[in-house]
Amino acid sequence: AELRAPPDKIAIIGAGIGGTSAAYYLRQKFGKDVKIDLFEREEVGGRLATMMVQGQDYEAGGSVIHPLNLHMKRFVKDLGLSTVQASGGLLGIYNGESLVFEESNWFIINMIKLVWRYGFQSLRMHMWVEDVLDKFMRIYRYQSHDYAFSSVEKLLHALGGDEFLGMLNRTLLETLQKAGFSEKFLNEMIAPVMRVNYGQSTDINAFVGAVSLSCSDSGLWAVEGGNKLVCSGLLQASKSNLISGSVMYIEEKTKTKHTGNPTKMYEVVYQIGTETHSDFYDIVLVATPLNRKMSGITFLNFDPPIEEFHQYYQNIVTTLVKGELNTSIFSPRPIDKFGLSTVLTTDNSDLFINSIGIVSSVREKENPEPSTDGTYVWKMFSQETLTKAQIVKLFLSYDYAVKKPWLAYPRYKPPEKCPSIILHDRLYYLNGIECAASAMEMSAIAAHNAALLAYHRWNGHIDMIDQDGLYEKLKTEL
Ligand SMILES: Cc1cc2nc3c(=O)[nH]c(=O)nc-3n(C[C@H](O)[C@H](O)[C@H](O)COP(=O)(O)OP(=O)(O)OC[C@H]3O[C@@H](n4cnc5c(N)ncnc54)[C@H](O)[C@@H]3O)c2cc1C
Ligand SMILES: CC(C)=CCC/C(C)=C/CC/C(C)=C/CSC[C@H](N)C(=O)O
Repeated sequence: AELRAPPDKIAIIGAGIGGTSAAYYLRQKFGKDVKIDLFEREEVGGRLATMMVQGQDYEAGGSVIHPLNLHMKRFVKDLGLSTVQASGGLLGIYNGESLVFEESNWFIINMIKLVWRYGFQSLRMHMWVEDVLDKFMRIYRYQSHDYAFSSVEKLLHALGGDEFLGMLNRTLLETLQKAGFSEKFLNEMIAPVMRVNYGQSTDINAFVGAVSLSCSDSGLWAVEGGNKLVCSGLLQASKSNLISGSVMYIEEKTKTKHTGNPTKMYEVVYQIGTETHSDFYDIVLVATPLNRKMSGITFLNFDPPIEEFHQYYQNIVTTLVKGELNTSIFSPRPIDKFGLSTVLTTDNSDLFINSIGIVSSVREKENPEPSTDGTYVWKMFSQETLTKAQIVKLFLSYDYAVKKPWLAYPRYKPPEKCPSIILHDRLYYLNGIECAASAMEMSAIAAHNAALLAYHRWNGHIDMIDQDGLYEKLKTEL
């Protein structure tokens, strides 16, 4: 198909994994001559960030990556980064009174324990997640053939039809109840996984529930040196221009270009320190949540006006403590026989944390070495900032604590109606995909999709957008 001259300038707002991967894909599609400006008001990486504890860095936000997250895998390979193993150690589940489940070092013992308490539900749960992931993986084939989708709903529908899209409208709880899972299994096994990953209950939508449960698969990994290295790497590889400023307004205006033609462009007004600046762009991608004005961006004079984004984001606090855990809270066993490195909690535990686990620094290839003095670095997730009294209750002794509050991910409340991807003619929004599920890979998928969408719409290739029957069409193609 014939190509129009590429755009002169593209703006991306937000240098998290969404914005930086968008820069990477836009460069691949539009070529070397387009100027790409990437605006970031805080740190490159966004919700991928580390915190330092006694001279070592630990992941404070997005930390684990699934072995089937192919975009993240590809970035790491293309950027020449290394990976570290991100899971390991024994897990326990605490219900406020006792540990209702404790993993053992022996695979066979775990199997017997699981079957004894829950029958074959654990196996059936893995099969359900595998089925969702199988369909989810179709996105890679569609994107490798350059197909794009104009809405999150159309993207999900292309993966597995009405049934797959319908997962956004049903809670995980009702989906698994209908599939015959017991209350006991849902309370003791499924709910704690939702609490550690999304700080929410099993009332979240079934798709994000499956994404969350996939974190129990083996082979989770992270980037050596910190996951945020992917963002700085993509920024550099895309040869984009980082503008360390805060975008305040976006407005459509008519500009006379160097060709002499009046052209509709977007004016992006931003602040660096106390100074206000502005620039004009052919295409703008917003790669930060717009929910409840979280990003402070105002869309000026759009007709019709840009929609409002109402969904709340969940408060989650990450706390890292170097200290000796007071294991007696969880188990009457002597401290040297405790053996667990992660404790998840059920929804009815009165504990003030969602989870607690030993973490390795971003430089450690394997699990932490056994400690000689009983102290480890522990990561806790909680809804509220932990008080000193609460930390003292959890630890026999500690000598370091750091905290980071997040507006972490959407508060899921099915039925979900996802925000639009196309906000205006050449104005695109990536983070609507978080209403289905928030994860690094989801932002990378949204970024690839938005880059393809912007490219096809720019060139009038409408046959590459929202194609029906893609799965059948591409089944036989390499
Ligand atoms: C505690 C926690 C744990 C998590 N764990 C995992 C995990 O283990 N695995 C996983 O896959 N995912 C995890 N996630 C989710 C994952 O981190 C996010 O889905 C992903 O990082 C979102 O990336 P993003 O680029 O879309 O958004 P963000 O990372 O939020 O990037 C948006 C960027 O835009 C910037 N910005 C906002 N407004 C403006 C403005 N007006 N002007 C300029 N810049 C602006 C922000 O400063 C930010 O840097 C976790 C998230 C949290 C909070
Ligand atoms: C998108 C697909 C198919 C899989 C992604 C699975 C994944 C890695 C989801 C992330 C879920 C999430 C938000 C986890 C937060 S907590 C992570 C970890 N348990 C920790 O302790 O930091």
